[in-house]
Amino acid sequence: MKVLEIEQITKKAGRRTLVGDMSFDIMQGDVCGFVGPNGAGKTTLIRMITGLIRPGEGKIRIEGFDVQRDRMKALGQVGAIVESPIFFPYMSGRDNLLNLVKLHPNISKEKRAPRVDEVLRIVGLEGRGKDKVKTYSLGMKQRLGIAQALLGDPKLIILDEPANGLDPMGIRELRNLILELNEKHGITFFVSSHLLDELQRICSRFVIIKEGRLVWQGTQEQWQQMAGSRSLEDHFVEMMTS
Ligand SMILES: Nc1ncnc2c1ncn2[C@@H]1O[C@H](COP(=O)(O)OP(=O)(O)OP(=O)(O)O)[C@@H](O)[C@H]1O
Repeated sequence: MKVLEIEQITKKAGRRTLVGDMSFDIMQGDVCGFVGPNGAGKTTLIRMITGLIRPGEGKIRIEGFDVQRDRMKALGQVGAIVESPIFFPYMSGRDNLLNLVKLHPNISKEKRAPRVDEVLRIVGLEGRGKDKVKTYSLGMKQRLGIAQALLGDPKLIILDEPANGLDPMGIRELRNLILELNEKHGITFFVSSHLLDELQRICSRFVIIKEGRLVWQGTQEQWQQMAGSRSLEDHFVEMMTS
């Protein structure tokens, strides 16, 4: 079952091609790493998937719904943290989520607070939900961001460089949370990052891009086979410089 379909997507800025004729699918249950050097077009593609900008050409489908034609249904299946999540620092994590849950029309008024408490529990913030966000560590803010992404019960979660700025403990917590959400809740992930070692620990698949073009996609095992005795990092650098 395809959760995300990227079909011949092109996006230009003036004459410059930011993303060119890109196609790939993400299947249900994948944790897919999205890698490419700085400026490769990762954020641009993610912004198109999450409906923040329009593709110039091509189609994006989420759970079969076209993001342009069936926007509400398509985006209703996705939770995303694209730029660092912004919460009101002087409000508690729980109150921030109680505000944000109102944006989900499919969650009735009576179900809002229980849903907020449920997602706080899932991300391990139940004990800190009533504290102001300004007292949270970056790792906790990131988990609150994932809690926000979970509110609408998404099939797919998209994270754009989620480990940025996190310390090793925060990275480990994030890793465990992604794996738990994938394994226990069946959520498919599409995660952009420059931390190949980290992605290697969690990803079943990879999509590799360079200068707006797809370079390679496949399973981690296939990549390992291709890389042979080289590390994925060495092989990645080779792909990017050849
Ligand atoms: N609106 C725009 N107009 C012109 N150029 C843009 C625009 N948005 C992005 N770019 C350029 O498109 C290229 C791709 O940017 P993008 O942020 O998608 O890359 P990225 O792969 O996410 O990079 P990074 O790993 O550094 O986050 C960059 O060279 C960027 O400067």
